[in-house]
Amino acid sequence: MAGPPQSASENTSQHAAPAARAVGLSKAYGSGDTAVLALDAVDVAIDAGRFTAIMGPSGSGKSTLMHCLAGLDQATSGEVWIGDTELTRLGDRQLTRLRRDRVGFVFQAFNLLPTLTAQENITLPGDIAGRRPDAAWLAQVIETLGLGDRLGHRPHELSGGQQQRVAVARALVGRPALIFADEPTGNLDSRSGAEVLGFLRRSVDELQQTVVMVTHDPNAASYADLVLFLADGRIVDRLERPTADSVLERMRRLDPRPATTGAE
Ligand SMILES: Nc1ncnc2c1ncn2[C@@H]1O[C@H](COP(=O)(O)OP(=O)(O)OP(=O)(O)O)[C@@H](O)[C@H]1O
Repeated sequence: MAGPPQSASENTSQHAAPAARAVGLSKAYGSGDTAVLALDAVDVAIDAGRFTAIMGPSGSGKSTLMHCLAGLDQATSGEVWIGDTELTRLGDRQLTRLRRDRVGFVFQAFNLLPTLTAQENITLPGDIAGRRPDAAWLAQVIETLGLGDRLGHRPHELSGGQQQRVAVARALVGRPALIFADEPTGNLDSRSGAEVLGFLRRSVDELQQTVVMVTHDPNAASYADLVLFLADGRIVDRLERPTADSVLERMRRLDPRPATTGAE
């Protein structure tokens, strides 16, 4: 997979209030002798208008961190904030509403509905919530993601990369405070993966979105402005303006097993 263009990591708007943050966030699974501490007193702030990648060895807590930040999983202790809302104080219904209104998700599996067209998939969350999309914003998202000539196609008529671009558009269209992407290129060949990463990058640079992406792929992480490295449930390192090589080198320090560049 080709790396990002040189200008991709120029976004350094670090002074805005964080889009999300965790304070002393711990998450334990199970109890007693079999308890696993997946997150161990994590403090982290996700800067608004930036692209943050989360990396770390298998089992280091990446998915757990993302799920807790997104309100999909409950903290055992500590605080999680999205903007100025503290998630651990919310009841189930408030949490569901907050996720619907303020968070967008992109998963490894594209999770598109097969019987709906690309356009219908993009506007589905708003339709369910009874909200009309902002027409100008919808047009801008479609244009940014290069989907203008694919809107009438059903998922099986689209390539994997195009399907994932539809999923990114669906995440963007409600203008969420932040988008969480969990291995968004895991099911794509390297060219389509690069394309989707380029569009996630554009959504930050051109649409001022905030993106948090979990990935194993140093090349994918190089599209981000910042990489956070997890090990044993703690943030142990961070890298600004990453390159695939600098990410790989940090990964090797954390996990001596051979890592791949995602180009294979
Ligand atoms: N539902 C669960 N029940 C019990 N243990 C869990 C559960 N989910 C995660 N864990 C444990 O918590 C730790 C962190 O898991 P997590 O999935 O967050 O790691 P990860 O870095 O995302 O891993 P991978 O890269 O393999 O997806 C691991 O030890 C895992 O086995």
